[in-house]
Amino acid sequence: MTTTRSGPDAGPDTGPAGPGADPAARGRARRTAVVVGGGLAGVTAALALADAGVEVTLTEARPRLGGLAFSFKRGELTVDNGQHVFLRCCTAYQWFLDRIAARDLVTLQDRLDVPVLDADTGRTGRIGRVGLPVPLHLAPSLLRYPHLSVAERASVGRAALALRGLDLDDPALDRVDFASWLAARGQSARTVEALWDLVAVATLNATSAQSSLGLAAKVFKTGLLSAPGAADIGWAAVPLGDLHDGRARAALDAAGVRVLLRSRAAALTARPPGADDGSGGDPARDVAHAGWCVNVETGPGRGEQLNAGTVVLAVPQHEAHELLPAGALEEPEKLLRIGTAPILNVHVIYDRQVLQQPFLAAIGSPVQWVFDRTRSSGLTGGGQYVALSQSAVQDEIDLPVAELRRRYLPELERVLPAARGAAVRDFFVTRERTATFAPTPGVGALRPGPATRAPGLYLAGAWTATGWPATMEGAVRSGLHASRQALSALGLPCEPGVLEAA
Ligand SMILES: Cc1cc2nc3c(=O)[nH]c(=O)nc-3n(C[C@H](O)[C@H](O)[C@H](O)COP(=O)(O)OP(=O)(O)OC[C@H]3O[C@@H](n4cnc5c(N)ncnc54)[C@H](O)[C@@H]3O)c2cc1C
Repeated sequence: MTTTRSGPDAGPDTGPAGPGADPAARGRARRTAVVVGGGLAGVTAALALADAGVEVTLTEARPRLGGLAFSFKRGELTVDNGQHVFLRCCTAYQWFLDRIAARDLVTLQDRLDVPVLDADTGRTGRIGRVGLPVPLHLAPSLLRYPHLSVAERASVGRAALALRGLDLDDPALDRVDFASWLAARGQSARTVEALWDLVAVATLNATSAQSSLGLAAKVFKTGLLSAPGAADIGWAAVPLGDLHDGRARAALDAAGVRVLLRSRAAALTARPPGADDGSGGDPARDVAHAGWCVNVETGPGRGEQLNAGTVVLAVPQHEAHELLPAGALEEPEKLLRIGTAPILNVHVIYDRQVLQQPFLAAIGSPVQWVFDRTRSSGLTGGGQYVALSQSAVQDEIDLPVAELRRRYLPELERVLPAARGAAVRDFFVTRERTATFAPTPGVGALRPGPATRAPGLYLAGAWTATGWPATMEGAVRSGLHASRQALSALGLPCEPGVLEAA
């Protein structure tokens, strides 16, 4: 791909897709791609396109890859912006881990096992599976679950079977909220708190009342009711940045992808073969057979112009709306109606071990999920580093650190009795105000697919129509979907493994 510079170093525009380019050169131009955004969606799309022989440039605004799943240094510690987990049913994300040669950096449970502590009673129950076919694999754990009465456990079983019968392709599921559906199936407030929301809040970043039935059904059907091992939990054994930045960068380099960091795409314009004829016609028709020009800000007063036949916009929905040329989507304003939801992580370094297992979930407390981050963060000198992952915390995301400290340290002492006599060496929080798209009823009708009306222009990102909530799995799938469409339009084959993962 030919790139041109603008700003102080400006040189002549020699892009092969430009006016006057001969047809052969234009054909080659269609095999060049710019991917905007270096989150999991963008990295995936870049790798899949490069693997098929396309010459790819990936441009990322920040100084690192990984998007919303990243790490940073705090003294000797390497801190994740937020605890991330995946499930065994996340096949596309695991394809991604293999593709970036990072499988050795994650841990995946042999069998689902989630300790669930009730902070009010001090009792711990477990959600786990046994070696029986679906749905019996969960039955023993449900029968023994101490946080529900016998009648509530039976009602959960009935609701789970009803959930299993839902058709995920039915658009009506998107218009209903999950809590109403649960209530209509006799689920008490206690079953919602102790079971349904325990899973929904962590996976959807929303309570059942805030979630569309469609996305909730996707999570429960795929994770708990599709295959016995589907919900086995995996997590990075190292900082997230080692995977999504370090290994991803190495894979992109090896695939020949040109990676531009600190390079924000500021504008995207079509390069019609006949150039500007001033006809002012239908924009979607005007961009037919065009190449694309992406203007990238590479520093103060500096820029670069990237020309390519294919562009994948793998940026959040609001940024995509800003960059999309007129006519590329029928109703671009829908993107602005896709809401966002926050996730807060509370990080506490104790002078001793307070959590005996890799993680636990809590009910009867504002504490949601607690993870041991000691080894993966590089903490030395004894002590333990725990991170609380607090999802759907719209009312807490902007609270001052001192307030969060007053709220969470006593709660941690309730949840982790060993913390009662322990000294707190460090306490800090990480806030992601737009961690995920909000999975509210109706959101399914707002999420666009990977193709746009403009030839050669595709969308990717966890917020696009993957059928999944905002997850690493959804992000990777979106990158695979976008690259598959792009390759098909270019007449290039897509690697079979990639198709299966998508
Ligand atoms: C705290 C937290 C916890 C989470 N927990 C989980 C979990 O446990 N499991 C799970 O599966 N998922 C989890 N998620 C969600 C998951 O991280 C995201 O769904 C996924 O990473 C989104 O990837 P993406 O590529 O779609 O988007 P992003 O990660 O948002 O990537 C978009 C990229 O585009 C870049 N960009 C934006 N504008 C421009 C521009 N103009 N030019 C160039 N680049 C631009 C951004 O800098 C960013 O790097 C969590 C998210 C957060 C924040």
